[in-house]
Amino acid sequence: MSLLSVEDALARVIEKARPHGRTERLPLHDCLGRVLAEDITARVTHPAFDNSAMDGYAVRHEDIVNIGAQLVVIGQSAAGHGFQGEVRAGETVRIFTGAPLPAGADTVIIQEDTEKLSGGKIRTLFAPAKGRHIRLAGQDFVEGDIALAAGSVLDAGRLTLAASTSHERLPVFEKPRIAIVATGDELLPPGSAPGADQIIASNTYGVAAIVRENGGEVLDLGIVPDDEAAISAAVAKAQDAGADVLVTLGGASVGDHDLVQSTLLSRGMVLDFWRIAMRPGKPLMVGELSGMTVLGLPGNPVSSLVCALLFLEPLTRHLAHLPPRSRMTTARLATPLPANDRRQDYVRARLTVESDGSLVAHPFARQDSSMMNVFAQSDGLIVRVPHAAATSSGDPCNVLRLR
Ligand SMILES: Nc1nc2c(c(=O)[nH]1)N[C@H]1C(S)=C(S)[C@@H](COP(=O)(O)OP(=O)(O)OC[C@H]3O[C@@H](n4cnc5c(N)ncnc54)[C@H](O)[C@@H]3O)O[C@H]1N2
Ligand code: MOO
Repeated sequence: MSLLSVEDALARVIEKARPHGRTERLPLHDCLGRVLAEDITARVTHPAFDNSAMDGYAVRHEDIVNIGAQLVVIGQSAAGHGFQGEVRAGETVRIFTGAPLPAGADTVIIQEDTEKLSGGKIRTLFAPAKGRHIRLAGQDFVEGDIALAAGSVLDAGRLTLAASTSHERLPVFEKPRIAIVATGDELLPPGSAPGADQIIASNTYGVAAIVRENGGEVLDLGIVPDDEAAISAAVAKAQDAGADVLVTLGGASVGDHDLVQSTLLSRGMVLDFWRIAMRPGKPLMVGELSGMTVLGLPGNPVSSLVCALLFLEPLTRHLAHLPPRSRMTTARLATPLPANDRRQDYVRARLTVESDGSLVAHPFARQDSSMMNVFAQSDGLIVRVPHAAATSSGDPCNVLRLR
């Protein structure tokens, strides 16, 4: 049987999943990492008035062309407290950064370039060019300008701009809702004391982290036993909550207790594919149930995390209207690797940095997909295409960065 390749599988997942159009208006503090759903138009002009970029004196340029000019200080203009009069020949106004430029003045001379004289006068020690240290009204943006376009991902700079255009809330896309359910009679939540044939369910936490890192909202449906009715009830909960994606963990393989797929099919899921040419993660299952994408991840923790990185991360970003993220880089192998079989291999590895900045990948000797400790120590996954030839140490390799 020829298995679907990772690339083809991902293309199918993305192609079928349509990003929702739900939007919400959120306070600025809650908008970090979110995607603008509409263009944002400036509600004010910035700067709203000509003002000084420095602490100094507002002058008429024609008065200070000659170094050593003497001017009478007739008042001051501070930020929030402008000077009401006008600067006339031989006069100046003490001015501070951000303060409105008084009428009549066209230049600011910084205070370090002046000397205070008695009798409320100053003398200039330098002759700045006309217009120096003045920020002109509207030089940043003008009321009515499109300040941010729909589709912009909101980061520090864009949030600051949005605030300065006087928007207190922004229209953003809602986060896609990703429901996660762990299946297995052997599973107990972290904090429990497992009996002889029980284990701690861990996958949910890593998979949820990948969802959250990529702009999704997690709906944790907990643990359900290997029982059709229980699995069916969890699926119904995901549907009732309006989940965009249902992620099932475990029960994806061929064992007698692997009931996830049959239960979903009996609820009307249309199966797209099951099993792909990758290791770990071969039993990956993808389908659709009434507009909800179903991603059935294998139970082995490393398999579920690798599948989540390869499929759930791009899917979540797609549904969140976020641009794709590339984790790929190149390195040189620290140790030889044998020829690969027909499954694309994701080899857990530590990464070190050489003095020239290049990366060296050190594959772990043990690659069992149940070993979370090895995965947690890994900085990357060496990606080996199907049927890759044996490689020697020093050979280049492609690496999917984990951190
Ligand atoms: N005859 C075959 N057996 C298996 C095949 C196969 O092709 N033929 N595939 C193997 C591969 S590869 C994988 S991966 C696993 C995946 O199987 P399932 O998705 O059915 O996973 P389970 O059997 O439910 O669990 C596997 C393993 O992981 C533990 N587990 C399950 N859920 C969690 C959880 N939430 N947190 C932590 N650990 C979990 C579970 O106890 C098992 O040890 O199948 C192979 N078998
Ligand atoms: O494909 Mo499984 O995920 O090797 O353990």
